[in-house]
Amino acid sequence: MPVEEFVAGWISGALGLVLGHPFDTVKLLGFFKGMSFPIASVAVANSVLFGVYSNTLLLLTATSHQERRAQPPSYTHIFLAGCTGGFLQAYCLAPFDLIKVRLQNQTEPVAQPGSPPPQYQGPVHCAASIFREEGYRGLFRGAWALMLRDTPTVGIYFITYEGLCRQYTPEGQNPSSATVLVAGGFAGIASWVAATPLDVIKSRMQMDGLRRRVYQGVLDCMMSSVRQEGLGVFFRGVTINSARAFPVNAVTFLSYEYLLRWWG
Ligand SMILES: CN(C)C(=N)NCCC[C@H](N)C(=O)O
Repeated sequence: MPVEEFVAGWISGALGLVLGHPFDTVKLLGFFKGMSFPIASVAVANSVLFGVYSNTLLLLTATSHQERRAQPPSYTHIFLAGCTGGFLQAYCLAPFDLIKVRLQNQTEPVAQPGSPPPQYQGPVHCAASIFREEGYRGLFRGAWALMLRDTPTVGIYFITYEGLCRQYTPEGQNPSSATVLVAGGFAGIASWVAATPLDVIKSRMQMDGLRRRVYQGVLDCMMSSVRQEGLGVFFRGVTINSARAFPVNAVTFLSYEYLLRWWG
């Protein structure tokens, strides 16, 4: 199994993450101190995403990354490989994403003199507390919603990227840097617009159970959110998600493509 796509995915995910960090921090008006935890989680998830995508395409079409410009895979294969990458990345990401959401929603990041300490003192403390209070399965709270969010939308991500690259690149050639940046940016936007409804539900499921369980499952969470807040609830955060998605994914795809070209 070729591993360079996993390594390129890790590095490009880390670079994209550095750009996206300020957006992530303001998204929930919470705090997400330090970069080590997000680098460890988002970059690993990106490595799984790109590595699994490329290796699934290799299985489906018997073409390596280098051969794919001369023998482009069909959009059906791209979509299936993207969905596979999205599904497995969601599984690996689930506990890390849960910790991120719990920390972001915590409004008191550091103990003030005289006030009680925050519930979670950092990522490791948060993981240990969830494990203690909610068990192993607690670490996967919201994982179904995360998988439902990521499986189709990562398919959309790669289809948009490939479609735009093919549109603006002469046949058989590698796309230019400008094309990769624009195609990567729009791939990020398209996938995040599609992902936002389930992103809202996922975050609610992840916060559920903190004091008491409110939702019976993903569907119940969707129905009661719509009942209480209307359909607009599904578009909450879509603007900031898209504003973050363009630079993050432009840089992610540019560094991924160039690392693989550089390694031959
Ligand atoms: C849930 N969605 C939209 C995705 N997983 N999209 C593909 C990768 C996105 C990239 N790592 C980012 O953080 O923007």
